[in-house]
Amino acid sequence: MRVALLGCGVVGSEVARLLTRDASELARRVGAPLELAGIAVRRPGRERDLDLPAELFTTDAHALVAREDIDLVIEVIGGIEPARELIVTALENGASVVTANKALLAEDGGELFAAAAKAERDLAFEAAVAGAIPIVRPLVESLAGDTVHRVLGIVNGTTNFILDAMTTHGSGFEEVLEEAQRLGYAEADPTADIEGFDAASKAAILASLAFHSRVTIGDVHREGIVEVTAADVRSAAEMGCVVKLLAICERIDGPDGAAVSARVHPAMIPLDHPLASVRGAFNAVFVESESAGQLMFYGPGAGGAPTASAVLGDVVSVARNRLKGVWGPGESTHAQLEVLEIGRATTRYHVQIDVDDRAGVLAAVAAAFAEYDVSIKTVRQEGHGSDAQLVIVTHEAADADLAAVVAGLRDLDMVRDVSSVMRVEGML
Ligand SMILES: NC(=O)C1=CN([C@@H]2O[C@H](COP(=O)(O)OP(=O)(O)OC[C@H]3O[C@@H](n4cnc5c(N)ncnc54)[C@H](O)[C@@H]3O)[C@@H](O)[C@H]2O)C=CC1
Ligand SMILES: N[C@@H](CC=O)C(=O)O
Ligand code: NA
Repeated sequence: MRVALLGCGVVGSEVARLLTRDASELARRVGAPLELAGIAVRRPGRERDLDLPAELFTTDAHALVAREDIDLVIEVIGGIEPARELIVTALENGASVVTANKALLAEDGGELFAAAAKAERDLAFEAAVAGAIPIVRPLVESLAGDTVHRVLGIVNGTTNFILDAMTTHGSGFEEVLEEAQRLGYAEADPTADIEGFDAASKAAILASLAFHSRVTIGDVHREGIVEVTAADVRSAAEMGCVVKLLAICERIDGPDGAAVSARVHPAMIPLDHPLASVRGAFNAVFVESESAGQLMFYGPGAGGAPTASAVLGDVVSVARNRLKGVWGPGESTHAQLEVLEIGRATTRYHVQIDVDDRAGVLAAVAAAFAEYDVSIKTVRQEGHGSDAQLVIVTHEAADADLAAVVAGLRDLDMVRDVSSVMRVEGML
C-alpha cells in the first residue's frame, strides 16, 4: 500500500514519524505494509527531526498525486487551494484520501464527496473535527440508526486554551495566543481560531453529519473570542459560570417540519456543567440523541501527536478497505433540512447595562425587555452613581428579539451603554 503525504508541518511530520516508527505494527493491523512513497513539502531543505531519505521529499505535490502507483493520499497541507485540487486529482486517479482539512470540507465538502463517490474511494476526515477525539466515526456509523437532536461542543483547542488561561490565571490574550502557537495548537493563520472560523468549519461538518443535510461554513453564525474581556470573565465567575467558545448544532422540529441551526459564539456556562471543566487545549463534544440520550466525547483537540492519531486511525481503516476492494459510507445529505438564520435560534442571555443610578431606571429597562416579550430571570445592580450597572439574565428568547431589546435599551436616555451581551448555555 503506497502512501503519499502532502504537507509535513505540525501534523504531517508526526504522521511521517509514526508511519515510519510503527511500520511493522501498522502492516499487521492493515494486512499489508504501508510504504511512505513520497512527501510533498514547500521547503525541502528545512531541518526536520525525521529519519527519512531525502529523495522522498518533493516540492511538486501535483506530480506526487498524479503518480499511478499511489494508493492512499494523506492531505495535511490545510487551506482551500491547492488542497482541494490535489484531493480531487488523487481521487480521480484512484487513490483513497485521508484529510484533516476542516476548512476545505466545510467550504467545498460536496465537491470532494462527489469525487470520492464517483471514484468509489474513501474520503476520511476524523482529524478534521476535535483532533484525536473519535466523533466523526461515531456520528457517521455508531449513531446512524438514531435521531440526533443536538451537538454542543468545545471544538477549538486554541481558544479554549486562551479562555482557560484568562479565567484561571488572569493572563492576557496575546501572550497566551503565542503560547498556543508555540505548542502547535493554532492554525497557520491564528485568526481562524480566535475569530471562530475554525470552530465554525467544525460546526458545519458536525451539523452535516448529525442531521444528514449539507451545512457549509456560510450557514454557521460565527462570533470569535476577540471581544471577550476580562470583565466578561469576571462577570461569568460572579454568576458561577465560565466563558467558553461553543459550537452549537440543533435540530429544531416545528409545525412545518424539521430545520437545523448551527452557531459558534462565546457563551457563559455554569461551573457544574461538564463542559466547564474542559481545560487547556482539550475539546469535548456532547451529543443528544433520541434513543441513546446524552453522550460525551472528550480528549485532546489539537496538537501534532493527537491529530496524527486520528489521521493514522483513518489511514488504517481506509487501507483495510482498499485491500478488500470496498469503501466506507460516503456523504449522507438526504434529509436536506433548511438551515435557520441566527435570529430564530433561542437561548438565554446575560446583558450588562451601564445606567444612571436613579429612580425609574429599572422600570424603563424592564419595559424594554417586555416590549419584545423577553422574560427576565434575574436582575442585580452593581456599583453606584456613575459606576452603576444592571446585570440581567433572561429566560430563553429568540436571538432576533434580544437584538431588538438591545437596540431599544441603547435608545433610552438613562442607559449610558449596553456594555456586554453574552449568551448563557447549559443553565437549568
Ligand atoms: N495543528 C493541529 O492541532 C490540527 C491541525 N489540523 C489540520 O491539519 C492540517 C495541517 O495543519 P498543521 O500541520 O497544523 O499546519 P502546518 O502549517 O504546521 O503544516 C502545513 C504544512 O504544509 C506545507 N504546505 C503548504 N502548501 C504546500 C504545498 N503546496 N505543497 C506541499 N506542502 C505545502 C506548509 O509548508 C506546512 O509545513 C490543516 O488542515 C489543519 O487545519 C486538524 C486538527 C488539529
Ligand atoms: N487550530 C485548531 C487545531 C485543531 O483543529 C484548534 O486550536 O483546535
Ligand atoms: Na476527531
